[in-house]
Amino acid sequence: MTKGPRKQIHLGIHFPGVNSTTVWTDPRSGSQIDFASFEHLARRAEAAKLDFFFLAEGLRLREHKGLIHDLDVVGRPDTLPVLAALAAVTERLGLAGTISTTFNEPWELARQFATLDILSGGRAAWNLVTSPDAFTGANFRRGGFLPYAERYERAAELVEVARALWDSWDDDAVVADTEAGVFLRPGAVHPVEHHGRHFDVRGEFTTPRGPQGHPVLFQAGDSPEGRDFAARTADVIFSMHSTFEAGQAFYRDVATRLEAAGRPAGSLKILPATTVVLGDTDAEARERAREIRLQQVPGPTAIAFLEQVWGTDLTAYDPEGPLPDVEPDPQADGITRGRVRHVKDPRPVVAEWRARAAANGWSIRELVIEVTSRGSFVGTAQHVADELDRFVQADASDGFILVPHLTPGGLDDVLDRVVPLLQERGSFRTEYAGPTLRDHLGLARPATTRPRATDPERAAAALVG
Ligand SMILES: Cc1cc2nc3c(=O)[nH]c(=O)nc-3n(C[C@H](O)[C@H](O)[C@H](O)COP(=O)(O)O)c2cc1C
Repeated sequence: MTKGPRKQIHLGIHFPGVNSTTVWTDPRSGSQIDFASFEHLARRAEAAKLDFFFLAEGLRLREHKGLIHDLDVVGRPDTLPVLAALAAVTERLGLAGTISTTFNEPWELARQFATLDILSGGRAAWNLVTSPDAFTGANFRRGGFLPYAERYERAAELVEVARALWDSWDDDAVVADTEAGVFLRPGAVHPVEHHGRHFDVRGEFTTPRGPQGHPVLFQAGDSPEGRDFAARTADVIFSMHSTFEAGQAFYRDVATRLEAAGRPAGSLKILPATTVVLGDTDAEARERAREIRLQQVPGPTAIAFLEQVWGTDLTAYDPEGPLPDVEPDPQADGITRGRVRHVKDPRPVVAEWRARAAANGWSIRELVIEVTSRGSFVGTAQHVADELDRFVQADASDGFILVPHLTPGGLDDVLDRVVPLLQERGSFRTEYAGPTLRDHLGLARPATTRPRATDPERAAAALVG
């Protein structure tokens, strides 16, 4: 039997602006907001032929016990201007921005992403997050207006309207015929009319269809509703399932949902976030990884993390000592604000942690280091390349979003030493196949959802709504 071509790995790079992975205290750490930092990471990623650069989003400073939780606040410049600026200093790298579907309007977002797609020559991606919490909403004119249960309803309607707007210009709308004195082909710009539960939009879009037709759509949100939304809507899932077994299970789950949504296998890529720590030997890499985790989780951070789960003040406990003997408060709400609480009932979690800490002799800090570790690849460059490839070939993912712990140079060694090994084994591109992010990801350019209108009457009949 002849073997098919190797499955190709997709790699994005995460600028670590909104998470507690970043070790800003390290002397090698640079600015989280200077353009030079963004540019460094983007240029290095493009030189290594990565698929895309990725920005997360945080719309309100997180609070813990009523104070700004500065471990989660390491610089949050606005996403779209940063990506637009990066479009000018890169040529092929995809530019992916996380923007909430809860606090924005479809017309504005559709225009901003179409503009980024045009400016960048077809490299824009939008990571759809719902983040509906009222605490964040208080920063907006409709603070807290969206019940949790409606987050994906609004998201779906917002994307529906955005797509109608992107499709409202025929691809060949601009003819710029100087002899005939015609700029726009008559009937090629279609009015959009949408009346839904969340939006009323009526008018003509101002922006031509971008090179990708629609920007690539990412989704991040792990509930069954979130997964179904991704299966119906997205091109890429930013996943939180980064271990081998969890990755395979998630992959299978999404494949079933994708089929149920009537979409072909392979049309939705799954990319978990991961960190990589290299060493000249596996032992050296493990030692470095341990040092990094100790930097990421100092004692007060370990206590603050436990407090988020226990729901009570635990400052009396020694982070280097055993786990608190008090019981967690399952009703407690609001000790931490601005962060999605994935743990709904803390009691079983606490019981499991106690058992693990007792079995391993872990202190509070050691336990927190363990339970907050994301999927991580630690070892020699060869070992890490083998592992990344193993995950992808075995459908534990379609690739990874790499998260550095240092800004901006924390992944330079991975790009220099691991990517060439993936290229050698034929699992990662040595050149970009085309100019757009859809080309990098092997995704089709969506056709417009309307028949090509040749006369204004037909165009008027093709209103969306
Ligand atoms: C891997 C991952 C990354 C996320 N990144 C962000 C982010 O950058 N900004 C944000 O506001 N929400 C982010 N979210 C939150 C989700 O958008 C969503 O609001 C949350 O997970 C609740 O939806 P769910 O119930 O479907 O999980 C992320 C979620 C996941 C799973």
